Amino acid sequence: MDKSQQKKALRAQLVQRRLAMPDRLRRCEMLQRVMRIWLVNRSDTVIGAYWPIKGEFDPLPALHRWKEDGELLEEPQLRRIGLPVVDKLRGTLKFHAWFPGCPMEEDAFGIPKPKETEVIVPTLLFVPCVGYGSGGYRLGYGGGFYDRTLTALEPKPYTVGLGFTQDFVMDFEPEPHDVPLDAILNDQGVVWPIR
Ligand SMILES: Nc1nc2c(c(=O)[nH]1)N(C=O)[C@@H](CNc1ccc(C(=O)N[C@@H](CCC(=O)O)C(=O)O)cc1)CN2
Ligand SMILES: Nc1ncnc2c1ncn2[C@@H]1O[C@H](COP(=O)(O)OP(=O)(O)OP(=O)(O)O)[C@@H](O)[C@H]1O
Repeated sequence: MDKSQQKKALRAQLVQRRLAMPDRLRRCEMLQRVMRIWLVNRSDTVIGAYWPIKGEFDPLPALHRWKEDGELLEEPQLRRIGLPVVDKLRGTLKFHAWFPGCPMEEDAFGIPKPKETEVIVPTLLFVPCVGYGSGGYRLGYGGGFYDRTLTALEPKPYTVGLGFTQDFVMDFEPEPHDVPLDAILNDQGVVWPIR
């Protein structure tokens, strides 16, 4: 097996194991709590996230509460949540405003995306991880969308990977194009950067 086949096999294995995770509900609740506490120290008003697929953790309930918290604080600027929309030509992602009940349509991968809402520019990005390793490196589905988006975005948003404890890959070897995440949260807390 060459490197790319190995990566593909690792991805499939991680996704399978994630779909079969026995204590999913409890771990999701734990990660929701970790996210909410982590967000208290941030002053962002535009956050990018994702619509969960293939057993990914759902970041939207915690973010919706973060948005409501902002309304209670009567901040001058309304908090906003964006979901990724793939730019097929460039292979990058744009973020469109999302709110509960927002009209949605499926993208080329069959993932729901906001239908014709405004493009917003997140200063903080929650990034789904199929797997993650030390140093903030992440494994995605192999599209390279996040790497290309992060290379292109100016200024680069603060990036926070989300994954489960079991998705940590001990001997993960990053490739030259891999852009490390600024932080990683899992159901046990902040696992990167190590303090
Ligand atoms: N929830 C979610 N939304 C997201 C992403 C993501 O990782 N998670 N993306 C992040 O980029 C973008 C979509 N990228 C994707 C890229 C590939 C596949 C996929 O299903 N690929 C095939 C083949 C993989 C392979 O060649 O190994 C598969 O997994 O069956 C899905 C989404 C934008 N939206
Ligand atoms: N900045 C970049 N410019 C051009 N091509 C890139 C860039 N980043 C990644 N790629 C290409 O994208 C492909 C997939 O990369 P990789 O396997 O790291 O994806 P991934 O991080 O798992 O997926 P994703 O980011 O979509 O979740 C690679 O073949 C790589 O050459």
